[in-house]
Amino acid sequence: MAQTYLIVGAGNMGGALLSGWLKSSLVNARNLAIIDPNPGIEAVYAIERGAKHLADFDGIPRNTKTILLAVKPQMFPQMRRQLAEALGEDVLIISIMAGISTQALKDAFPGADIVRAMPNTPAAIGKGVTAFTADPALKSEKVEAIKTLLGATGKVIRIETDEQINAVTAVSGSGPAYIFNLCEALAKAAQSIGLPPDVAAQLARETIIGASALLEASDQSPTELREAVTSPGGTTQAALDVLMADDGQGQLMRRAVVAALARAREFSE
Ligand SMILES: NC(=O)c1ccc[n+]([C@@H]2O[C@H](COP(=O)([O-])OP(=O)(O)OC[C@H]3O[C@@H](n4cnc5c(N)ncnc54)[C@H](OP(=O)(O)O)[C@@H]3O)[C@@H](O)[C@H]2O)c1
Ligand code: PRO
Repeated sequence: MAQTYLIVGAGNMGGALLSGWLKSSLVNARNLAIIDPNPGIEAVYAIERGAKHLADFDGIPRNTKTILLAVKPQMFPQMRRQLAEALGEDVLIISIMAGISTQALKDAFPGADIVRAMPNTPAAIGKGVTAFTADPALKSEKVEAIKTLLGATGKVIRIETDEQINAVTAVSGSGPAYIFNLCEALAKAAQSIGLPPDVAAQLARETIIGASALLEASDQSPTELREAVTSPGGTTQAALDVLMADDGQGQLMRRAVVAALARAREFSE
């Protein structure tokens, strides 16, 4: 009999992952169970196609073997005991909750295989990147199965330590927001030098889309691609002198990821 895959928290990220599983036919909707008082659009789609929408942990099917934890980290302390009591043996817990450490998950689910993973929102269109960490002693077949599940939404990278997942959270987990904010900032700057708001927004958006697509399609490094835009003594160089100054974008980005890392660590306390 096929196992049941349980999603606890089917909002933005839980929904993106379950959608990837369905689209790649890794999981059939009838083998999914969802616990979420307010499921997102992807989960509603799955429920319409046969996924079980459970009101509480008591209804968890006995053959549930894989559990994706995708609630906000602040929710975890209040649900962990009840969830652990409702699960059977030999389960795999995949947590994508920011900052909840592998040790905290091991304490909550003794005996379970624990995977801590960090996806990002481009997962919703199969363009995500997910880093994960798992017990080094985990059998290679299980690791491959985990990579396949996480890889349904994009690239997968295995990393060594739990603390590195907090760093991943600060870089690629939160990273899409940094790029969207760059888009906002470029549009505002465009307006400030005289462009109409709709033109400014369109130029900023298409520049980021085009540059990202070029980065994906090209064999060149970001440095080489930047240099290809930059004529010596030209306009780009004038802008980069500001952005690449000691107190420029590099320093700002460092401060941003350090702040995100500190916040992830607070969830672990
Ligand atoms: N968004 C990202 O970019 C991202 C990236 C990587 C990892 N993560 C992690 O993914 C997790 C979910 O983030 P998200 O952005 O997907 O949040 P989200 O969209 O708010 O999804 C969380 C879902 O959990 C539901 N929920 C609340 N209480 C619940 C309960 N007791 N049992 C089951 N479900 C419950 C929420 O319902 P309500 O809306 O009614 O509260 C919501 O639908 C977080 O731990 C976050 O750290 C997020
Ligand atoms: N979104 C989650 C947060 O903001 C985790 C990474 C991206 O906490």
